Amino acid sequence: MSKSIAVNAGSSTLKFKLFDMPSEEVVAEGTIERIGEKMGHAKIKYGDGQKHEEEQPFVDHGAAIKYLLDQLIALGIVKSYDEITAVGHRVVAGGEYFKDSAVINDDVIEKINSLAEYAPLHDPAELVGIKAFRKALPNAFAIAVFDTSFHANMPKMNALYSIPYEWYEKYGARKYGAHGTSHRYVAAQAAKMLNKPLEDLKLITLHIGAGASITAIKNGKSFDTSMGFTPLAGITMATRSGDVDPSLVAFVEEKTGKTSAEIIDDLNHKSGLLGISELSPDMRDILDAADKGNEKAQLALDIYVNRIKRYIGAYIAEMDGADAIVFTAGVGENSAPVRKLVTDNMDYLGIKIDQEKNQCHGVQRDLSAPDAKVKTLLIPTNEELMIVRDIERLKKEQAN
Ligand SMILES: Nc1ncnc2c1ncn2[C@@H]1O[C@H](COP(=O)(O)OP(=O)(O)O)[C@@H](O)[C@H]1O
Ligand SMILES: CC(=O)OP(=O)(O)O
Ligand SMILES: [Mg+2]
Repeated sequence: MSKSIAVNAGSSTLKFKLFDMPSEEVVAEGTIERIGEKMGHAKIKYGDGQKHEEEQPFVDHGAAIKYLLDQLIALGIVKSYDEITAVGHRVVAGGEYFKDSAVINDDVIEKINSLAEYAPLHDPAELVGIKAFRKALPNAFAIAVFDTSFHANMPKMNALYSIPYEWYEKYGARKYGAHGTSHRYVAAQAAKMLNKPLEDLKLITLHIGAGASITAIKNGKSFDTSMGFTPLAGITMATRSGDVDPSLVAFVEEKTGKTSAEIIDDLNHKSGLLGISELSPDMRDILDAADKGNEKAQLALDIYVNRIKRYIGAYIAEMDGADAIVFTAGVGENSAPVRKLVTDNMDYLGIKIDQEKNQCHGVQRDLSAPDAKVKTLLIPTNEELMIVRDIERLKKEQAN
């Protein structure tokens, strides 16, 4: 038996799962949250029900990675790094280059480095993880699994913007999307739950966490997705604006004297739920405050829900219908109130949930009302499992 680790760096989190392979049994897992904020939080589960929890600041992803590597030994999860024979890293942007997961070598690292502009909040942090693990585990089989791969062959009709064609040809200006590993996983699970071949289904997968994206999946393939050239586009997120008129950048530049790079940074870090509510990026805080009558929190919630509804409507129209919508990621998995608000008044489109079944979190469940024409499913995502499965696949491909 050997161990494989999946390392998943998000915009403000670092998640990992250590698997015994090939059994796919999880032997340790953890999350480091609020990286870059004043106080961070680390939670690791391991052994038979042991838990390690700690509050401390993590200045950046480098600090979080170091902490993870140290804790693997300190908590006795492994006696030596040699026990971990394979590592899979989540990388958000693979550009036009990486249409599938890749075995990491110097050339791949160089390519990921050159793609940093395509996911400025993610790729640089993920490279830090790749390099740190390479140093600590020099003999491990290491791969990169790209969020964008699932969307790489999206129909051109949806991947291209209505902009001068040569921007696409010369510079690769197109929609790349993100969260593909998650959309791919929940789509496969949805097919199992519905007991139908994935190839026969039209699905709308709602990955709503701190970063959030919605994908239209037709015949098992990404047909359209809400994130764009970078993960800034689409629906309202914790701190990201989602879709805005690009003219705003020049307008705000003129008004404030900020550079376009600073404004894009504001759209990434100071917008979304945080920007509108002027309170918090965290949906739990927004729901609490809205409940207590805070008007800006209520407005942030209304805008958030509205944008999700807008994309559901658009994707039902684009695919000529849908068999199911799927809720996943931090908000989608844990917030019954948000799931209710999103699906309220959608009977016209055939979407209707059973309010009692909806009272749950973090479990796989069909939430549909008996007379719903479009099923509503709750499916906790598992990007890490997809990552270690790709390790096995690439190992076999390399051996052949
Ligand atoms: N019970 C809950 N109700 C509402 N939102 C929640 C709940 N639990 C977690 N969240 C939200 O989930 C988000 C984190 O989701 P996650 O998918 O882990 O994010 P990411 O991978 O983008 O860092 C947080 O911003 C938090 O607001
Ligand atoms: C692409 C993206 O937004 O990722 P995350 O949700 O992990 O920040
Ligand atoms: Mg995530």
